[in-house]
Amino acid sequence: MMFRKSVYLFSPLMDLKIDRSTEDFLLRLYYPYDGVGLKRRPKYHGLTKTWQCSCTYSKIIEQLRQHPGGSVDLLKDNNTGIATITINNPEKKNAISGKMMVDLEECVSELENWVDGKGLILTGKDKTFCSGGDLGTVRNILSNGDDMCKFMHHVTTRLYNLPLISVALVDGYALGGGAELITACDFRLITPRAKIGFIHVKLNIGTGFGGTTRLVQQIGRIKTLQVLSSGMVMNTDLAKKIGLVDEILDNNENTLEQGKTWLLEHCKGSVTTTRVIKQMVLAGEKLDTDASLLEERKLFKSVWGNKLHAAAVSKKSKHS
Ligand SMILES: CC[C@@H](C(=O)O)C(=O)SCCNC(=O)CCNC(=O)[C@H](O)C(C)(C)COP(=O)(O)OP(=O)(O)OC[C@H]1O[C@@H](n2cnc3c(N)ncnc32)[C@H](O)[C@@H]1OP(=O)(O)O
Repeated sequence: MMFRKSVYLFSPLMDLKIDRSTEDFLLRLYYPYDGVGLKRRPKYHGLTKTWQCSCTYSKIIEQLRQHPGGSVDLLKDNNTGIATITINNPEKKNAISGKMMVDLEECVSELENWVDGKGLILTGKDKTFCSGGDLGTVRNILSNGDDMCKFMHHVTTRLYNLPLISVALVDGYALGGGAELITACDFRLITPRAKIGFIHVKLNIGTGFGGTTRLVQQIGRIKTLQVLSSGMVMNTDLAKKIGLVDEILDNNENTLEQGKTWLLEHCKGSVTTTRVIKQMVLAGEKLDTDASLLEERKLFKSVWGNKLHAAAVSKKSKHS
């Protein structure tokens, strides 16, 4: 089965003339691993700047689907522009099975094409976030963890690169691969009882879902070494102290509502404006200066003088 993905690399309706090196950069932003079978260079389509990449994952998908259990569920609210992804395997403390890894990829694919979205909450069912890879799945793929690793690197990179402001909402445990998933979001909110542990060292492995690469960027080299080499399970104070989390919620109740309120506070702009801001930040983080400034200018052009901008300026000028 060919996976066809259409990913908005740029804001729609822009007259883009980019050179191949920038195209390579931006392509790598979304499909960082040539090795995962990018069959051919993306075909470039007209006005909406949608890039069609065909990535063949059939073998990996079929392998992972052999390990059932649980689900990863997506709910999109077109009124608020906020989507929720719920890791749903409560009987196993939301451990993520092979099938759930495929579910997660399908959620990310759908969100890549959700043009009415501006925010995302990643959370777990029934007062726990995720206890990591399902140990049943892990036991069955000990002979070939590389395909899972490659797949989850790809999925979590695309999750991180979504043109949405994303929040990991952690209640209860986020352990192992579950702790890695929270690094694939822009922000991390936790409840007072949350516990976060990159406990891979206790299984004599390192991270497998891309967590180290993002953790070094988020908390720095030395703190990452401390967290990974000790396998410490952090309570809220320690997680906040090392800079891993952005907010500790007031209590352990109605965490999803608290999370949505926080997220709406942090993406006050329109859908278009919020998406442009996230894409500008991604470009600033991933591209060299020239390419990033080029991307920033093109994104700026895509909103300057639009209806929302004109209305806001006119409102301001009436008051001045
Ligand atoms: C790349 C990393 C990735 C990988 O290698 O693929 C990993 O993340 S490996 C997994 C790393 N995670 C763990 O080792 C955590 C294991 N779980 C625990 O330590 C504890 O369950 C807990 C999360 C601290 C919760 O403890 P507690 O509240 O005491 O509940 P139980 O231990 O009784 O668990 C309830 C129930 O859930 C099952 N469970 C929990 N975690 C997993 C898991 N990761 N995989 C499969 N099953 C899991 C546990 O076995 C219990 O089931 P029953 O015994 O049938 O009731």
